[in-house]
Amino acid sequence: MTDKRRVGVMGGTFDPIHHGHLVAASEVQAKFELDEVIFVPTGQPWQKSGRGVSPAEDRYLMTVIATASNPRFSVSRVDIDRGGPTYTADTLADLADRFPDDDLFFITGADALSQIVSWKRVDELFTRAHFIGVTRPGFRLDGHHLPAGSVSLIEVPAMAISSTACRDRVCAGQPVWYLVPDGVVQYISKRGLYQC
Ligand SMILES: Nc1ncnc2c1ncn2[C@@H]1O[C@H](COP(=O)(O)OP(=O)(O)OP(=O)(O)O)[C@@H](O)[C@H]1O
Ligand SMILES: O=C(O)c1ccc[n+]([C@@H]2O[C@H](COP(=O)([O-])O)[C@@H](O)[C@H]2O)c1
Repeated sequence: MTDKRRVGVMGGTFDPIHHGHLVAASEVQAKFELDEVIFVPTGQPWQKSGRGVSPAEDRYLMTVIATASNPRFSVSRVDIDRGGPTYTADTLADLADRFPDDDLFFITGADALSQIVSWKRVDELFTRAHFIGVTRPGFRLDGHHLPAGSVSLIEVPAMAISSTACRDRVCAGQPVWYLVPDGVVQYISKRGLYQC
């Protein structure tokens, strides 16, 4: 009998993906001895509907570019291809169908973790994956509102980066070199993303 694979799931809008996402995923992969971390760009992030989100294909391609060099990182289109608003309960159900023998670990920053009770079908989430909350500068990491044993909290190297700040910098003509991977800088420029 083979051991179960341990698979991390890093969901995000990734508009654009930045080194905060990549460092968090890398740190969790190492600390939890994950065989793979699957990055899952959102289709329609319903809690971000107040602002325009870049096309899913651009966010998907930036995620592929950013993760391509890491043999343990991969990217899934499940949330994009499903269509409609993105609910993590659906993400985890689809991934469980695809990887029925694997243990899933869903990775979230402290800000997202604090909002989980507002997510669709919240009780289902903890039956499908173990949650891992990671530190993020400016946010308090707390799992007291979640079912006992359902979440682990870990400290990751502090990266005071957000996609919002990256978009604002591009719009203001400021560089995003070293905040996002080089290939993502070039993709943003090639596609003319985040111009005001
Ligand atoms: N700098 C960071 N450190 C740790 N976790 C992060 C960091 N940035 C984002 N995350 C986590 O990555 C996941 C996806 O985040 P998302 O794609 O919304 O990025 P964001 O920078 O928060 O975007 P935006 O500024 O557009 O809201 C969330 O769980 C979020 O908490
Ligand atoms: O399931 C939900 O209702 C839900 C609501 C908000 C966010 N999420 C998920 O949380 C992850 C981070 O989302 P975001 O919006 O911070 O990029 C991503 O995988 C989203 O699909 C999920």
